[in-house]
Amino acid sequence: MRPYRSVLYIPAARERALEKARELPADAIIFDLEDAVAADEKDNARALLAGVLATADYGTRAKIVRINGLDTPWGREDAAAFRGAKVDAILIPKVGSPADVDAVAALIPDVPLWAMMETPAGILNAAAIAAHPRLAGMVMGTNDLAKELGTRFRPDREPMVASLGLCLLAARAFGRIVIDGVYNAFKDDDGLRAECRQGRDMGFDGKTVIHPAQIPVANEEFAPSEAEIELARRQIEAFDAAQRAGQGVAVVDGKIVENLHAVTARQILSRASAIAERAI
Ligand SMILES: CC(C)(COP(=O)(O)OP(=O)(O)OC[C@H]1O[C@@H](n2cnc3c(N)ncnc32)[C@H](O)[C@@H]1OP(=O)(O)O)[C@@H](O)C(=O)NCCC(=O)NCCSC(=O)C[C@H](O)C(=O)O
Ligand SMILES: [Mg+2]
Repeated sequence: MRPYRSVLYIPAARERALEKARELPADAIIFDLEDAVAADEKDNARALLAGVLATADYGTRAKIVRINGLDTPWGREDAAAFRGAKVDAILIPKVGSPADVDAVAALIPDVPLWAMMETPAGILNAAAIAAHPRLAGMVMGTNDLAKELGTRFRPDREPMVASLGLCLLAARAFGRIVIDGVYNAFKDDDGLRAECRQGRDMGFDGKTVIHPAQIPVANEEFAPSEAEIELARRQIEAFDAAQRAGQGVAVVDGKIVENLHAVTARQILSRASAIAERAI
């Protein structure tokens, strides 16, 4: 189980940021060739990134390259440049249907694919996209989605909740990783923390972030807390003891613990140990 608490976007044209990310505590990095790179920088950014990824060591951080769409002047060259690259995934922007995944899959046969969920059609087709056999992960693109829907920013994200929920359902139905969207106000830690908590409580695996200062908040909020770990241990102990006594239900802190709760508790402990290993 690999942690994806914090997934950092880096504009691929920013050499200093590419270098700095090697020391940052992000669980994963999205090397962005798409919206964070200006049109006249696209070719330079692609060449710079290909060189960096061939030589630089990003440790245990998952390496994900966001290419441009195949309907842009740069998408096919991006796909050709990263076909066979030693990266963990290729992220396809603005996926509207499984056909968009098919098109990239045909050009890149050997790397897991992830989908940006950020268009109304993509959200409506979320289950079919998640079901694609080459798909491993989904990332919410809440900026593009807000633009397409005409949604206003609200701290509670109420207008966005239906789209977030549909993608989460789709990802979980097919066992895919699913990461929440970015929080644009990168100096507002309290706002970020509130949004992380909302995404975590919904069930997202982590949050995409745009600035190094956002990483510790996402890491903290998407990790099981000490109290959750301690409760999980006690639930497993109580449930195992109940089973040994021939019973299917235990009670911990006045609440029932059945097999399904014990499964969740074991998942919490697995996540905690994956995070602990990641920190080494
Ligand atoms: C937002 C930024 C433009 C701010 O950059 P800057 O002014 O350089 O910030 P700082 O001076 O505070 O930077 C301090 C140091 O940190 C490094 N840095 C900054 N950002 C990053 C980063 N993303 N990764 C790694 N390192 C970073 C600086 O180089 C400084 O280092 P040092 O020299 O040692 O002091 C900038 O943060 C930025 O460009 N962020 C990424 C923006 C981005 O990727 N946007 C696209 C994705 S968001 C999106 O649209 C998702 C989706 O598609 C949707 O639709 O929602
Ligand atoms: Mg976008």
